[in-house]
Amino acid sequence: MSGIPSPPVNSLNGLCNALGLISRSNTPEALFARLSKTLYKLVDKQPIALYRRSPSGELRLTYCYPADSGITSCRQLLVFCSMDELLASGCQYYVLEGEHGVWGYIGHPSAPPNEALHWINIVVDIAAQRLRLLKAEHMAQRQQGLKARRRLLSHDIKRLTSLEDCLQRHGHSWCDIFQADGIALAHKDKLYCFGESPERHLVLQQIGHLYTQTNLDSTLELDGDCQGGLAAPLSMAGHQLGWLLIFRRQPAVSFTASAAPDVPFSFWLPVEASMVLELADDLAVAITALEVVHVNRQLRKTNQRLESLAHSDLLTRCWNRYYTEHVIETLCVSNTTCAVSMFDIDDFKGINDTYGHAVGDNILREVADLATQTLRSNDHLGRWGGEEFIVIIADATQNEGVCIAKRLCRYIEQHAFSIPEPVTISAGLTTLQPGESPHSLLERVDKGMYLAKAAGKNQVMIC
Ligand SMILES: Nc1nc2c(ncn2[C@@H]2O[C@H](COP(=O)(O)OP(=O)(O)OP(=O)(O)O)[C@@H](O)[C@H]2O)c(=O)[nH]1
Repeated sequence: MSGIPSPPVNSLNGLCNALGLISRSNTPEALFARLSKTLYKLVDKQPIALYRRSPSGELRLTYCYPADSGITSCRQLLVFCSMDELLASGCQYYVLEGEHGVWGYIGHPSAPPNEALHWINIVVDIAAQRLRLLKAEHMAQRQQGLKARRRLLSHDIKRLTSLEDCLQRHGHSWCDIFQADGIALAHKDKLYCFGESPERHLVLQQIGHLYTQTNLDSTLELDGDCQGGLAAPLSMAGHQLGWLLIFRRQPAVSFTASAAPDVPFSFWLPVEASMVLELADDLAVAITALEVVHVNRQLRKTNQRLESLAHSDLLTRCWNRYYTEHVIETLCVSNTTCAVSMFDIDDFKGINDTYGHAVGDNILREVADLATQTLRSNDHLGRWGGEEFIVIIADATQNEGVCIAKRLCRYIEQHAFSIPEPVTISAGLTTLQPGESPHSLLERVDKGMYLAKAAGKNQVMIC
C-alpha cells in the first residue's frame, strides 16, 4: 500500500468491510445508509447529507446521517437552493455519477482530513457503481414485468369491451411497472383516466396541444400543470389514434432524474420512455381491435334489424304475409304436427267508417298484441292482409287448437278497446294434414273463417 495513505479512522479491515457492505446493498436506501455511515467515520463524524435536484431546479436534501444529527443545527448543510450555492458554501461534496449524468451529491460541512480524501473517492465510486447496478437490475425487473403485462393484454384483447375496461383491468399493474400515479388514454374525443392524474380539463388542454404534434415516433414530457406526465402517441399504420399519458407526481426518488445543473430536469429515464412507447404500440393494436369489434357489432345489429324488417308487418309488428307464407311452406314440407287458424276482425269496415282509419289502425295493433299475449311462446301470429291474421299453433292437435282459438275469441271480445262496442273476431281452425300443400291448407282454413262469419261471427269453426 505504498503511496496510499492509511485510512484515518478504524482499521483497513473496517474500511474493507464497509466497502463490502456497500457493494452488497440491495436497495438504494440501504446503500445510502452504509455510504453515509462510512463517510461519517472517514470525516471525523461530520454530518453527511445527500442532495438531489428537484423538478424546480433546487437541490433538495434527500438523506442525512445521523438521522438525528446536527444537520438541522448545521445550517450550512440546509441552505442550498442551487448548485451555485452548494459550490459557494465551502461544503465538501462528492458527485455520485449515474448512467445518464450526475445522480446526486453527497457531502459534509468542512474539509475532510487529508489522508481520508483518497478513501472517500474510492467509497463514493464504489457506491455509484453499486447504484448503477441496482438501477439496471431494477429496470430489468420492470421490463420483465412490462413484457408479462403486454402478453396479458394481447391475450385479453378479444375480451375487452372498451378502453375503460382495458384501463380497469391493467391500469394498476401499469402504474406499478412505471412507478406512476395515474394513466390517461385519449381516443377520439374521449378521455379515460385511471389512478391519480392532473385535473381533467388540464389533461384535455395538454392533449389539444399534443394533437398538433407530427412526430408519432417518440414520447414527450409534459410541463406546466401536467409536469411529470409522459405522453406517447397511439398510432397505427401512420394514423394517429390518440395518446397514452402516464403521470408521476414526483420523480421516482431512488433511480430517476438527472441532477446535473446543465441538463434539463427529467421525470423519466430514456429506457422508461421506450417502455411507454412499447405499451402505446400494444394499446394502438387493442384500440384497432375494439374498433373492429364495434363495427362488427353495428353490422350485426343492422343485419338483425333488416332481417326483422323483412319479416315483420310494420303496423302490428307480427310476421308479415311474406314470412308467414314462407313458414307455412316449411311446415308443409317438414310434415310438422300443428294447427292453423285464420281469423278476421268482424265488421271492421264499420269501425273504420265510424271512428276513422287511425282508430282502426290502433285496434289492429291491439288485436295483434292481445293475440300474441294469448298464444304460447312457440306459437306464432302473422298478418295475412287487411284485418285478417293467421295463427300457427305448434305441436297442437285439433282439440288443443280449438281451445286456443276459442280462448283468443273470448279474450278479444272481453277486452276494453278505445271504442264503446266490443270488438270480435271470427276464426277458422284446421290441422295440417300429412303431405298437404300450403294452398290446400290455406284454402280450408279460409273456408272455416267464412263459415264462422256466416254462422253469426265471434266464433271458431273447425274445417
Ligand atoms: N284502419 C285500417 N283499415 C284497414 C286496413 N286494412 C284493411 N282495412 C279495412 O278493413 C275493412 C275490411 O272490410 P270488409 O272486408 O268489408 O269486412 P268487414 O267490415 O270486417 O266485415 P266482415 O268481414 O263481414 O266482418 C275495409 O274497410 C278496409 O279498408 C288497415 O291497415 N288499417
